[in-house]
Amino acid sequence: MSDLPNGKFITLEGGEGVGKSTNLRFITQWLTEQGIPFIQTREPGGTPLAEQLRNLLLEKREEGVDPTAELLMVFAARAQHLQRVILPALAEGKWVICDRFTDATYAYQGGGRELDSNLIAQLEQTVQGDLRPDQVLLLDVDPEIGLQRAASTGEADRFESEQIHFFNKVRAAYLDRAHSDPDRYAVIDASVPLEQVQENLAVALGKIASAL
Ligand SMILES: Nc1ncnc2c1ncn2[C@@H]1O[C@H](COP(=O)(O)OP(=O)(O)OP(=O)(O)O)[C@@H](O)[C@H]1O
Ligand SMILES: Cc1cn([C@H]2C[C@H](O)[C@@H](COP(=O)(O)O)O2)c(=O)[nH]c1=O
Repeated sequence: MSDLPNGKFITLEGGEGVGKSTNLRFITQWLTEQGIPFIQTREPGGTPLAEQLRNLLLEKREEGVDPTAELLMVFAARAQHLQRVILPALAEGKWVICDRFTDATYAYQGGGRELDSNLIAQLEQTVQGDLRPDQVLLLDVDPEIGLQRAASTGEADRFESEQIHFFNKVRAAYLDRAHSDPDRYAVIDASVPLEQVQENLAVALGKIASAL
């Protein structure tokens, strides 16, 4: 966790089409209304180099991508993003709202690709030291519903083109992590109408803000 005075590291997680982009707009509006200084960023990405790595990761390619190569690319992007963007913002006392972080690695590369979670934990410690999100907002919905929603927003990328079995494993890995540390994870049911999702998000954000 960040042990900085006011900066909070908040991540938004979930499978495909859970509504991250839609709800990020709600979260940033909420923070603006509360007068809380923040930055919004995303993974993979968040710096020019990390965005290039994101494009490489999301592009469909004929040769396929070795899961360990995928894992290392995700952490290469993360190292750059942390040093250039996340840590400086936290040091300035800002809230960092990050669209995905290392929970996505445990879910996609650990759950989906079935890579050893000890290897992920080693890379996490090497790249992040003791930094972990203060709060993870996990949007949860059955992947059947999420994929239908995602299909309405454009062409499928390399991850979105996986089979349903992959996304069921991703969801299970996210929920396992959330259940193992309930104070740090807020699981938000994203199957309900948007207004209800956002009411629940506002409650979770209010709790974080009141803990300052
Ligand atoms: N609770 C909800 N109920 C019904 N539709 C929703 C809900 N939340 C989001 N949607 C719709 O689902 C679609 C996908 O949402 P959104 O783009 O926010 O998902 P996402 O998880 O951010 O996906 P991506 O990362 O690909 O942008 C959009 O059309 C959005 O309006
Ligand atoms: C951080 C991170 C991301 N991914 C995957 C998960 C998604 O399919 C894409 C990012 O696209 P989105 O716009 O956020 O949906 O990248 C991953 O596999 N591992 C990670 O650590």
